[in-house]
Amino acid sequence: MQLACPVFFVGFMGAGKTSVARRLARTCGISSVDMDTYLERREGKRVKEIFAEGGEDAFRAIETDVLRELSSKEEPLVISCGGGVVLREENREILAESGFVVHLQVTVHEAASRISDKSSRPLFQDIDAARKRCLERAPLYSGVADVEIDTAGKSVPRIAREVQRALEKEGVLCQRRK
Ligand SMILES: Nc1ncnc2c1ncn2[C@@H]1O[C@H](COP(=O)(O)OP(=O)(O)OP(=O)(O)O)[C@@H](O)[C@H]1O
Ligand SMILES: O=C(O)C1=C[C@@H](O)[C@@H](O)[C@H](O)C1
Ligand SMILES: [Mg+2]
Repeated sequence: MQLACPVFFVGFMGAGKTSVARRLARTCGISSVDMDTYLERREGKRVKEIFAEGGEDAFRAIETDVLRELSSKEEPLVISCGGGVVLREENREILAESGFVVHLQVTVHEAASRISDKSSRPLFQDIDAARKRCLERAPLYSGVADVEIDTAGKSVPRIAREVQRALEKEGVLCQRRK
């Protein structure tokens, strides 16, 4: 299959962006890239090291640069974004202008139960702070979303199928021309 434009997955940490994007891409025979992984390879540092050395501002600047780079690739990609990509207005404009945005919705409670390695996520250390952060971001995720999918109690393959149907319906995902 092929994409008409890049597809971005957004949502809070633990929503399943990386897992669902990977699953969707594999089933449809298209390429996917995870922003956090790409960024870590490009910088030669882990996300938590970038936060520790330069703070959140340094990380956000690199994140915007990576978003620009990935959204303008010639072959459209499925891109799982970092959880905080919607914080900068500049990023929200890139998302809205260059692709189709899927918001995976999750409660903090469910996200916390999914994430075993919280040490790699500097902004998911404390559950009360995470809940506040999640509430603050909710309108930003919804504001950029072309489609929103509630992930509560659903498996990764099931969510990927729902996304696939939505992309086909919107004409974003179609059969490759021979
Ligand atoms: N629908 C789901 N049901 C159960 N477990 C899930 C589901 N989606 C993801 N997970 C698990 O939750 C953990 C976090 O998932 P994932 O890394 O895909 O989330 P993410 O949205 O990319 O988070 P981050 O913003 O921190 O990168 C993984 O261990 C994954 O296997
Ligand atoms: O929600 C966030 O702000 C973040 C989510 C992760 O994907 C990473 O991009 C980083 O840990 C920041
Ligand atoms: Mg991820």
